[in-house]
Amino acid sequence: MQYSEIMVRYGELSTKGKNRKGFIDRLGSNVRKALHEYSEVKVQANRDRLHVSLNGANSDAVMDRLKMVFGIQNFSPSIKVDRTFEATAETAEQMVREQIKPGMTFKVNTRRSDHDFPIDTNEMNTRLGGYLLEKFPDLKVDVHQPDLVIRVEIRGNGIFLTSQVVQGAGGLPVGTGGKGMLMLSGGIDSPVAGYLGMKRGVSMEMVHFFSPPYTSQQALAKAKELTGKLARYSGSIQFLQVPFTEIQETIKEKVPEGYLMTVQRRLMLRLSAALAIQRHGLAIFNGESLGQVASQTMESMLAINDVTTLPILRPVVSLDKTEIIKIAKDIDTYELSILPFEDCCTIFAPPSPKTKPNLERTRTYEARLDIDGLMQRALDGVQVSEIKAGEEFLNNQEDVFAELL
Ligand SMILES: Nc1ncnc2c1ncn2[C@@H]1O[C@H](COP(=O)(O)OP(=O)(O)OP(=O)(O)O)[C@@H](O)[C@H]1O
Repeated sequence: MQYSEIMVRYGELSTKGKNRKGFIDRLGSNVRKALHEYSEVKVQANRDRLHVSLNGANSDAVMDRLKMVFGIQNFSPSIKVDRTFEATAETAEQMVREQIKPGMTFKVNTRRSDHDFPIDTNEMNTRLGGYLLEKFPDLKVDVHQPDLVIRVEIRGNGIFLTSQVVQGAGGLPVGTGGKGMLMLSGGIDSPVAGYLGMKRGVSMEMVHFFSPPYTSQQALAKAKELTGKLARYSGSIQFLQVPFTEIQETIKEKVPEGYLMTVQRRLMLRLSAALAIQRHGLAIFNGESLGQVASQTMESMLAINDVTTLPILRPVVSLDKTEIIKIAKDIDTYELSILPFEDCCTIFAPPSPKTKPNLERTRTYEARLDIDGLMQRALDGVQVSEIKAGEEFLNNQEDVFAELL
């Protein structure tokens, strides 16, 4: 069917009291961003619903984009008809014809926002229901659990008909929760953590540590490509690449092996916190899940968190690996994450890191380093780029393959 608009229903937004207007305006602008390629599409964010007028744009393509916008509970593709019973009946008949199956039950559900329209809600339900029963003798009415609901909305500018409700991404509009810095590795967990943070309205910037020549250009490209995947949920994302080679080499030289990883993580966190403060971020997000690997014990978190008072949020902290993988597959980051390019942490990982590092000892070992100098040089080398939704960075398959050999 050629739909005329997509009617979007808000989720949690409706409970936001005084902030509601700000949330709705933000959702409107996020939807416009997500649909920017469709210049014919018009978006109107009202108090109770958001309307996307298609003006001829392909409804399936537009709906695919809408599915990725947080703050939308569900939406329905609708057809606008003239404000007459005949026009409504004709389109409803066509809708049923396209979907009817043997033994199907249905009901008509009318909403009338224009009270001047001569047919009221009940009358429209019964008249249209009767008309459809006449046209399709196999059809039965079930008002409680119908297989098909024909929704009729009578508005001042036309009558809108819809029979589908498509699930949205839920959550809150990106940008309503302030800015967060996501520590993004090339692994499975941190992109999922980023997705979950964005789902709660956080506008996320990526912080990625890389250590050339120990880590390759492909490893960096992989982190950027993961960012492109996440940017589909927000339009675009700032990617901050932080040179980490000097820090890792220095730590390896000066810190006992059991504490390499803890001190390394403290430096990562110090740098992420410094960047958050520079760029007005309110919190740091990472992909740690309790008990998963050596660095992810509570003792380890205690020894690492010590370097900042900024909140450190861990959206996947209590998820099992299988649960994290399921989300990674759903958001299409999994296949990229499992490409085996070395991360800077794996390369400098000692064979047996302390799973329960001691805080005082950690501080003592770290004091052997020129923290200020190392931090300053790393911060001076930070490169910021804006990554757009779906942007790709890994070279063609042959190059990727050659490097893996
Ligand atoms: N190179 C990196 N750049 C930025 N952040 C990193 C990097 N390496 C690790 N991190 C952060 O530290 C967290 C823990 O890393 P670790 O390698 O211990 O765990 P992981 O479970 O393998 O996580 P992931 O799957 O996200 O790599 C990561 O989730 C990420 O937030």
